[in-house]
Amino acid sequence: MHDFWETIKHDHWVFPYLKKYKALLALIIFLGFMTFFCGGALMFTSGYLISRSAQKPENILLVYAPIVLTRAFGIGRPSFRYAERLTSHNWVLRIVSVFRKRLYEIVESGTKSIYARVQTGEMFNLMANDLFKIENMYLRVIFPSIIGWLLYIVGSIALGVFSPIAALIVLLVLGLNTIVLPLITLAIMGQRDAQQKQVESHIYTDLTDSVMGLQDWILAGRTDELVQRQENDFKRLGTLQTKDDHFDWWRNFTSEIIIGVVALILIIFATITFGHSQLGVNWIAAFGLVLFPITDALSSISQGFGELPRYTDSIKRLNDMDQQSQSEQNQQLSQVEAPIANEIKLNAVNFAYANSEAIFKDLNLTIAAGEHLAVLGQSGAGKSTLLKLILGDETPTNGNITIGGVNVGQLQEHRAEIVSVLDQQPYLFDTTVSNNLKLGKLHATDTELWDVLEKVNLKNLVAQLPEKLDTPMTEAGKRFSGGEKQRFALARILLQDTPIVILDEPTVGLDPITELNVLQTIFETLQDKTLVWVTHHLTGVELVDQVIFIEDQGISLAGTPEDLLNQSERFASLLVMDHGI
Ligand SMILES: Nc1ncnc2c1ncn2[C@@H]1O[C@H](COP(=O)(O)OP(=O)(O)OP(=O)(O)O)[C@@H](O)[C@H]1O
Repeated sequence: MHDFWETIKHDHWVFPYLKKYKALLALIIFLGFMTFFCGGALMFTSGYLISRSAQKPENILLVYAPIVLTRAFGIGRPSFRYAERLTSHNWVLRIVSVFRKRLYEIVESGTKSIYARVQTGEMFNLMANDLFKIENMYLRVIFPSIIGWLLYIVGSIALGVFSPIAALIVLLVLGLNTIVLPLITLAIMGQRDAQQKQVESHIYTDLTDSVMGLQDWILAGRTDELVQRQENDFKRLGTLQTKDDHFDWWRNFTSEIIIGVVALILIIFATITFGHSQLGVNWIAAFGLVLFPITDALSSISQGFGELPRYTDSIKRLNDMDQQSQSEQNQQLSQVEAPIANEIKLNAVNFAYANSEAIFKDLNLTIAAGEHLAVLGQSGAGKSTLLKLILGDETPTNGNITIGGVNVGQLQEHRAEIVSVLDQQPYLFDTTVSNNLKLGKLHATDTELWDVLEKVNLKNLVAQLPEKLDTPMTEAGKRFSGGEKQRFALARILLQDTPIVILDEPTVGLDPITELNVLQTIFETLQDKTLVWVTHHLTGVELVDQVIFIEDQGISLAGTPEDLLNQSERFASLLVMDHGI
């Protein structure tokens, strides 16, 4: 519970949007309240109507008003429900779309600590999950709870008009359902959730270790033991989930008993208050039935509270990430006025990760404006480190790196205008094609979008989609192939229009023909940009102006592809090997 309040207190992701869209929020609560109010009122008037119609009717007009009211509430309930669903989803989608944009900006700003831990694509995936949970938190917990509490208070006050004592008793008994049960649920589920996470994390670690060392297990003839270990872990998880299910069952059972008790109280109250007159008895059925349609609203409070611990983690993660990003940005010392991004220069750069051997010693490299450079080297040689240094994610231990004569550290505020990155896992959001592209340029027109799509050879594909630019992409762009995803990411980069583009093995995992096609498109469309392309092999290397090999803490080989082919046996043999000839 304490954890939950701490997270909410320090939340600067979700909370500001509660304020920003407060009118819409009030409308959602009102519509939700009216849905259940109409449900209760429908049962109330129909209870009265049925009971009254069973008596000898002197005049049809005596039941006319309840007939009209029954119809009105009957129509009102689904109408309010529909309006409430539309409004609440609209609200949630609005804030989630702002979150997505903000996340994209954080990742694009290249926060060092984030890149150090996870890859961009993985992080987007993680965040997509978190955003989904936040979306659910509002739709499944916050809105239903507020509506449930409102009904609880307004219902008790309405009863208080007839009998303050009955109202007080109902208030106390229903309080068990709306306050005590949710708090107990939160406390228990908070603990269970922590235990579950522990077991899950143990399972992941164990499973990864087992898979990595699978061969050893088989050679040692201990496969049964391996399977047994996994089974035990899953059994523990299963036991915890069964406990959750039991708790849910008991909680729902208790909640229904409480509702039953309140219904009884209402019937007793109505009998005492109205039972003595012939007309008054009709109110007994009305009071007896009024409670049932609102039971859902009341019991969803504790259900929602049970899910809260899961959502709290997501909010915490988003806030943590934003804070890291902010503090890293604040650490940038002086900022330059406008980016003058041209030549990239590394002057006598030395670099080593903490407590590790040097990756670069006295590295000098100049990448002229508009030059296309391929960076090759064995795994672990330092290619990615070189990119991190150019991007300003890592700082040289000695020497300096400048872009257009300005130290990269000072350019960070304008980084998104100077450098864009096309990496191995471009991320496509679960929104339309158009919105995905506009992440590169927020106010791009449709003509601009079609223009870049044509450049990256996606125009025909998008033109054939059911809603063209407005066709939704599933989360992470699952409906598109690897090559198409890279082309979409490239289109985004074309819209972003930065003078420097970093290509971090963008074609890894593609088949050789698609790889060459994608590379050709990349180099054609980014012709006038400065390109720094890290690659593991030589497919497409003839497309660049310069090639360097990173080796032994520096550059071991450099030159144009033609020169290297003629002068370096090693390069020539690598090229032959790579092309399979
Ligand atoms: N954050 C880090 N902290 C400590 N060491 C690191 C870190 N990142 C990379 N290294 C180490 O620095 C060396 C160079 O890594 P780098 O990722 O730059 O190599 P690479 O040439 O890009 O390799 P690959 O082709 O396999 O991606 C490796 O030995 C790696 O283990």
